[in-house]
Amino acid sequence: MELEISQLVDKIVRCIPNYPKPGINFRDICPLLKNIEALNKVIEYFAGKINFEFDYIAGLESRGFLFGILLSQRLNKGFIPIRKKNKLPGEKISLEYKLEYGSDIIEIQADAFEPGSKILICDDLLATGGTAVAANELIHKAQGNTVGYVFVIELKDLKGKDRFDPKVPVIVALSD
Ligand SMILES: O=P(O)(O)OC[C@H]1O[C@H](OP(=O)(O)OP(=O)(O)O)[C@H](O)[C@@H]1O
Ligand SMILES: Nc1ncnc2[nH]cnc12
Repeated sequence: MELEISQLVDKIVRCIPNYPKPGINFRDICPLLKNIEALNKVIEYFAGKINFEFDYIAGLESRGFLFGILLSQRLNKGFIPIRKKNKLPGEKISLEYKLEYGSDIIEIQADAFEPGSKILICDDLLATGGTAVAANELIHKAQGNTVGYVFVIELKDLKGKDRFDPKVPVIVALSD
């Protein structure tokens, strides 16, 4: 199953060289979104791999919303968006994090979950891990606990996973 799903994702996700900048080999998930059979298989794969309790799925803007919402419906759990700055209404908790050049801010609504909630972070792709590490910190700042990560693709050479707590499970469909 693992090999099957990784081969499937590898076959369908398209690589666009030098996008959005020279030297970046962009993984385009649009063909996967269009292929409903493959998309269902990816969501089923994740559902089968999640063998721990959690309360909510937090999706990372924007591509993390696509897979996160499907998984939340499949597992009958609520979905919480983690958004880039100034996109959420009401009281928010924010976190500034470093990028390759400069910094960015992500936010969550202050009442998004009850203190102590167990959160599963979902995104389409793990590269350097900067976004997912920041999301984990934001969840902690909001008094939640990250209990797992789900990614469609991991770019393993960038070693993003090494930045996570090794006790927290990481589920990936394709490690490339
Ligand atoms: O592991 P990292 O090095 O942090 O990179 C991974 C992040 O980069 C991409 O998002 P992007 O910021 O391009 O936003 P988008 O989903 O809105 O396109 C991707 O969807 C992840 O969120
Ligand atoms: N190589 C890549 N392809 C698609 N999304 C990305 N986000 C960060 N790196 C990426």
